[in-house]
Amino acid sequence: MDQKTVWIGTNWKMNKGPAEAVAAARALAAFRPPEGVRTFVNPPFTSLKDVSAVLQDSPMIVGAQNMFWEDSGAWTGEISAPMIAECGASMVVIGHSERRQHFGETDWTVNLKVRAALKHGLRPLVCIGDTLDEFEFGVSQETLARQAKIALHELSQEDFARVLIAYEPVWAIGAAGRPAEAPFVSQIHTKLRAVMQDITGPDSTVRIPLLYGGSVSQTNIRDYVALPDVDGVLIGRAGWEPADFMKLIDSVSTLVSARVDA
Ligand SMILES: O=C(COP(=O)(O)O)[C@@H](O)CO
Repeated sequence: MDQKTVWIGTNWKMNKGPAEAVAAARALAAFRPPEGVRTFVNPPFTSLKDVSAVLQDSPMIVGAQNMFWEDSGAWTGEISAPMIAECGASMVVIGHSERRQHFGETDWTVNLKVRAALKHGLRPLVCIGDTLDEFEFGVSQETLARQAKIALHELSQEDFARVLIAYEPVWAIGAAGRPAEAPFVSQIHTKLRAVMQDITGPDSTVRIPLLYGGSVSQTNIRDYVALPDVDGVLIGRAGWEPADFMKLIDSVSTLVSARVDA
């Protein structure tokens, strides 16, 4: 993965039942992103298989929103990596702040999930983020470094090459959130880039893509994608309507072609 690729995805969260999800997938199936852009969508588990089938011949990658780390067993209500892979998905979001906040996920369980996802050929998209308190006390960077280091603990170079990280400030997510200012994101991502090099090792040539997420919209997407250490965006509300999602992707095409030509 090179620094010219830009990743743009939308996490549908707990929205769209199977019928609505399939209709949305059909609307996205013929879409061709601009050169240099890789796109993905994260439907709920209940439509993962159907959405994967609709999008199987399209460039749109399909990913789950969560998973459990064991392959099978007495884990009522959980979904494993092999189950996700069998549905036709190739990616999985791990450690989203909503899961850390409401479902007790910890850095340690995130690491277990990342390793299980990789073992089964899934690409983990690991979310890290600072709370408002951490931001206001000025410890965002320490929090993010800790979350990233534990999430990627004991991974090989091959593993690193399949991982994506999304920086999603908890205070920027959702209707009550406020989007992070681009200069702040730039500063965080530049420092995160150094943390990634520290994690992958001084001799590593792997460049782990760093995405930004949190109130990304038509108004600010270009500000984020223009930043040199931002390799894409993870979109929530603004990308749930397929037409809006495609418009968001198209709106960065000139920025991406400038990267490709550079
Ligand atoms: O949570 C996310 C951001 O949601 P927004 O609705 O864009 O604030 C991110 O994971 C995409 O779902």
